[in-house]
Amino acid sequence: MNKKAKILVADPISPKGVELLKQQGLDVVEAYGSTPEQVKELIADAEGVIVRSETKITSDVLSCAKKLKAVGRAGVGVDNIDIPSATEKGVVVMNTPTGNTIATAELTFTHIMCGTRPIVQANNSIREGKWDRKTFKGSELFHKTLFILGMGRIGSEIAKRAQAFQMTVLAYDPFLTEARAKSLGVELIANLEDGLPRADYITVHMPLTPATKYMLDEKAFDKMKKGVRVFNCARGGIIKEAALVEALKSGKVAAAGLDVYESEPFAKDSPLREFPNVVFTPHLGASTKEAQEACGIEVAELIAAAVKDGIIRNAVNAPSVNAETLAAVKPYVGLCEKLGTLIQQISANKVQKLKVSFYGKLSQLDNKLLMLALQKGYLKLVCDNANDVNAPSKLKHLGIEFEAVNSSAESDYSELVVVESVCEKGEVRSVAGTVMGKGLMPRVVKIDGNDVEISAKNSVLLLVNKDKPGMVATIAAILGNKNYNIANMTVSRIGADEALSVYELDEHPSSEVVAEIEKLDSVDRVKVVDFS
Ligand SMILES: NC(=O)C1=CN([C@@H]2O[C@H](COP(=O)(O)OP(=O)(O)OC[C@H]3O[C@@H](n4cnc5c(N)ncnc54)[C@H](O)[C@@H]3O)[C@@H](O)[C@H]2O)C=CC1
Ligand SMILES: O=C(O)CCC(=O)C(=O)O
Repeated sequence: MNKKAKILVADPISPKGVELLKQQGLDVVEAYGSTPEQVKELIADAEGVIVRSETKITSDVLSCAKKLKAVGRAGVGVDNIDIPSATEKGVVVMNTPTGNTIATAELTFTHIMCGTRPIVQANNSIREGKWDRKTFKGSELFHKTLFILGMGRIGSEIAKRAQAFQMTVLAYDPFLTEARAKSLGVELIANLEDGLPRADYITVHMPLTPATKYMLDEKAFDKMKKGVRVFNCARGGIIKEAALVEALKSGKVAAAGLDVYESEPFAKDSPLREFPNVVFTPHLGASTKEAQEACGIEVAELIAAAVKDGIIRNAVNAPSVNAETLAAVKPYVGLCEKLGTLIQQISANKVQKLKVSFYGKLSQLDNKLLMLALQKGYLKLVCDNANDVNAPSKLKHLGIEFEAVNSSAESDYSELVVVESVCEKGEVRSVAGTVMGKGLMPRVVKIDGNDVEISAKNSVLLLVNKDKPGMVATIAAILGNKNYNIANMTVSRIGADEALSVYELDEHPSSEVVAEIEKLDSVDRVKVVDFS
């Protein structure tokens, strides 16, 4: 009996997610709060891992994973996972980007409300037995300006809520189009510096990247209005904590709300803790019943599909396409893999460049999956474990440049994929293929521009031989004598007296048979290509 695939659930997710994994016949190991050393042991034989934000999947941890196929993040940010190392290892990393959007937007808005009305501080005062109606004066959101940095899913939800309070909303997001900003009813600010002096409230909603780290630093605080209120429910480090401390000290910042910190758990000795006008939550953005259920179930579905069926969705390190594109390109995936395998085997050593050109309706599609299939096919006999995740980086490591072209030129077939290889010495080889018939069967239709028809199933014997009577009979006799069945064959004239002959065999021919054919005077070149 096959051993069940092990899924390590390293951070707590909804019990419904865990149940779903078990129902899928997976061996679920729940181990929360493990040390990095324990995670390294637990991950050794796991095929899937699920984390939230606590467990770090570093390259060191990944190096201990012998069977790992997928890491699932129940949430948005994947900064606790070493993506380049996962990619290198061929491990897909997937997240659940939409499940906690509303929860995080609502928590952020709660922080904004607490920053404008000192509810938390007043509550503390009451609990201390006081009745102080003077200290806790707030201000109104009505007709104030909110500046949202990062106008993605969460930022957009916050804009809607701010508009309900009749705030003016400014947005800074270099990737947001004017049209989208308009449809959201926000003013798009091209330069961060231009929005800062106008804002009464500033909230950040973007990933932590080299470009966003310390986006709100001393210089940025200098530009802000006195009495500004700032909020970070995205990632610690977008607002520089040391700069926020100074801005609170000087009175530039009237209130702040933080859910995330430069280091988590939040440093016990952080000077920020001294300011009563800062409200803290311990990374609770996604912590609602609804969000945890949505993310827990979704991540379980993603991991089960990836581990059991190799189906990749929501990948952050592999391309995904929509269902319509997938349906259109699917018949060509197998073809491209075969073309990649073929061009690799017929090319001279030290290929420097691979170029794929798509013709017909293929030239109008998103061909990411086809390019990957081609790269995977090329690498099939070159290195172990090339997959959708690591094929591009493996190719890059080999120093092979990859180019894809969508061609509007006419071709001999309504849809055609042409692959060319250029080797170090400049030799160019090419193969082309399409899909045929009702079954949309892959067919190689050209080798070096010569017409052939190869279904590319098992082994293929490629010969360049004299174009003279009796050739086919001679080759067929050699093969037949050794019990090799010819499944299909084509002969294509390639010069005045030369032909390219292609014999599709049910099995790989032995070296003796190949040597016997090579010895024939009328045969110039012999190459055996394997597809299976
Ligand atoms: N506190 C919590 O528990 C949670 C925190 N988060 C954090 O919130 C962030 C935002 O989440 P979503 O809105 O779902 O992500 P999203 O991907 O929908 O939006 C991120 C936005 O940031 C923008 N952006 C990227 N680089 C930028 C830059 N240099 N300057 C300005 N904008 C930039 C992008 O264009 C995008 O519109 C996540 O990256 C995650 O780190 C997400 C969920 C829960
Ligand atoms: O899982 C969590 O609670 C953290 C959520 C988060 O930060 C995210 O989804 O990026």
